[in-house]
Amino acid sequence: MKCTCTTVREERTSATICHLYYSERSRAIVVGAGVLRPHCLLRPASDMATTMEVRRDGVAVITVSNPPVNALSLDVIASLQRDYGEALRRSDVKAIVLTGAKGRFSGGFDLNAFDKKPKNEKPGSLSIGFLTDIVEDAPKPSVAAIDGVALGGGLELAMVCHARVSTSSAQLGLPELQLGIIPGLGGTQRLPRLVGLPKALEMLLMSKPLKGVEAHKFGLVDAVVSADELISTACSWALEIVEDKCPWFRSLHRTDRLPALEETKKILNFARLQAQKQSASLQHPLVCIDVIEEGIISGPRAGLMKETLCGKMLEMSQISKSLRHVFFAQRATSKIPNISNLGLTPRRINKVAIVGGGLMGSGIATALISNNLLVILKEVNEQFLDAGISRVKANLRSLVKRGQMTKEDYEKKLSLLSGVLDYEQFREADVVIEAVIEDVSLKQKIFADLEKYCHSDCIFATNTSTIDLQLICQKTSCKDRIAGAHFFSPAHVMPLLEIIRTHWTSSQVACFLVDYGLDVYHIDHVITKFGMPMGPFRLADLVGFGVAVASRKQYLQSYPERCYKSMLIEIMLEENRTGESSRKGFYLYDDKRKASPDPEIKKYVEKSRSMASTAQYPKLPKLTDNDIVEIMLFPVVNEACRLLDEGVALKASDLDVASIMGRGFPSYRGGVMFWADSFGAKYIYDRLKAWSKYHGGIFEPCEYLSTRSRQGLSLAAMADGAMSRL
Ligand SMILES: C/C=C/C(=O)SCCNC(=O)CCNC(=O)[C@H](O)C(C)(C)COP(=O)(O)OP(=O)(O)OC[C@H]1O[C@@H](n2cnc3c(N)ncnc32)[C@H](O)[C@@H]1OP(=O)(O)O
Repeated sequence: MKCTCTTVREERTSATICHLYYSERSRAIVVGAGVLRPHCLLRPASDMATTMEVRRDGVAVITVSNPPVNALSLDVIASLQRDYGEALRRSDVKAIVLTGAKGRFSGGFDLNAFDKKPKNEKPGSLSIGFLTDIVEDAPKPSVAAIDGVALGGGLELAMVCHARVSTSSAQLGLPELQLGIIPGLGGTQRLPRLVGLPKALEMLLMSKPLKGVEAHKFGLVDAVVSADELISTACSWALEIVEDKCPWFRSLHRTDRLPALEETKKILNFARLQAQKQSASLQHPLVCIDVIEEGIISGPRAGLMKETLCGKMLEMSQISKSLRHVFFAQRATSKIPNISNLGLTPRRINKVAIVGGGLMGSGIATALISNNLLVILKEVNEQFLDAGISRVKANLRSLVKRGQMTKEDYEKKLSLLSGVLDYEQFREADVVIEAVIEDVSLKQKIFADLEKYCHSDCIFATNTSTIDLQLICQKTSCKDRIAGAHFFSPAHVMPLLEIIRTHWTSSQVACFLVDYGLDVYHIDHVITKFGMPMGPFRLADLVGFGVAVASRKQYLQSYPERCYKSMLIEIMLEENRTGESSRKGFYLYDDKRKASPDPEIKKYVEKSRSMASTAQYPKLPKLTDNDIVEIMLFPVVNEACRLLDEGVALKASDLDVASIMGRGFPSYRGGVMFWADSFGAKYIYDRLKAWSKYHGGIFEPCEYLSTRSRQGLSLAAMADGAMSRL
């Protein structure tokens, strides 16, 4: 099973400690060690090319071979051009079948190769000069034989062919927009001509691939066969085209699936609105729509040229660089020295026990049963247990409502859950996840109990966001089996992640800003405009003030010198405002959980300000929106630097992934450290230093940041001799 987002936080006591792996594809958790990836090793150049075999029936089978996903590297493309040249020249070749080695057609253009493209390349030489003028307009037909993935440039190659045969499980799509670019090998022109404009827009704008059967239904593939029959069917199809028994379609010249001009404009304008609604700060989806429009209005060759020119510009954009960084950073999370390179096999997990059926526990239970794991949910009394199970049911219903689960599956998944009031059934558990409130002594007692009831190699995990793991382990003798696993709320929606302390830092700075006169709702607005899914106050409502206060208490105990002691949340708690669960927090919530600002907030803010005695400090200068973002997020960068410095986090890119998947940092900014490096260590250091002069330790730059600033190094560059303590 391939996994993503894995790291174990805090004090690890043994190299044998488990890792919790979260598989993006199946959304399941696996406990064990990493996945050995032999393809990471250097391989001979011949592996990264194409091979050609001319069969007796006159079909040349060209196979792309560049493990692991047959990406189209510059070498592969050059080799493909050579093989095509030969196949078209040879008199014994009647037709061509294009396929990928080891059951994968192609995962698209090599994402490492964007910066390596020759600078003086003539615009359109690959897309128009080779693929259109030589392959598509060739006197010999080509048929694509697709298994596994045909994504991005892979599918574009297949669409240049005159027919496509695929397996039912093959995935066909153009996910380029997810990477801040648009298809560059004719995808914007050929996809609408094959599947129709609305479906093409959906596939492009949502980066949504089709499975073989659906692709057949929409006309993207011509036949679906088993993997065993793939090459033979494609060869027969190619020969039938030669013999005029099957049509010889050139995708670029088809118009039968394109709507009339007026209808086209309507569809495209609607798509523009949708794209802006989805993310107003992203331009490349709009560029993609413009390029499609150009092809329909001015003809496909004009469309191809516009695609090439716009594509080149987008490839160089900061947004695309950030998103490509995130792609590799996500994959790098599962590469953990001394774990993932040992060749160990992840342990299979069948049954998971959860202690605590509150918001987190019930969310975790939902995530697990949704992925077919048996779950035992423990609570302290019938009333709490019923409430926990009701929450799981509500979570499942919301998945059904969003179309992520069928109604039939609802009952099936629910049957995997059993509620208990004691530890008897915990003997059968492979993993136990403790998800009670942030109370050290309670957690210590639970782990001491768990040790008595569970089998000796059961893995224990604590869902804590703030408490030192060493403390939690203190009363057990099974320290080497306890891992920290901080789920983010709602746990059945958010992927599992490593803890980042920065999570609450931003809220502290937000309270600091409020005490200094800024408006709660303006801060949330600015942070949302920056690209976060919600601002710190809306988030505090969602998580609940109880958690906020408990977390803050831990921080104050552990790091008093770098905490800001605002009383704002405590003051609100005194009046029973607890956040979204009580429908009253910083916002008011209606029946549909829609948040609206509450004018009464002023009262609490004024009280907090008077208790903070902010008057004794110099006034903050008038802050622009940019200032607010920096004053909120640079302390987060500072904390992230500490995590690297202390070896708590393995590498800067892990923090990027954590910030994106755990806190919703906008992926098009590349994650917190990648974003920080766009300013440079010196700028961040200087800003923090200036604020710390008046406002103390919460802004004091850490040693790591200070050194990098002096030495002119990036924050992500690994220092010589740097070692993680994980
Ligand atoms: C003009 C044309 C533009 C384009 O074509 S842009 C590219 C468009 N293509 C994509 O966006 C597809 C990107 N890749 C994926 O979505 C997934 O990958 C796959 C579905 C293809 C396979 O998924 P899974 O089986 O889970 O493997 P994995 O861990 O994601 O990848 C295995 C290794 O393959 C590398 N890799 C994947 N795709 C590419 C690529 N397009 N260019 C370069 N490398 C790629 C990864 O990084 C990783 O490598 P490591 O094992 O070292 O971590």
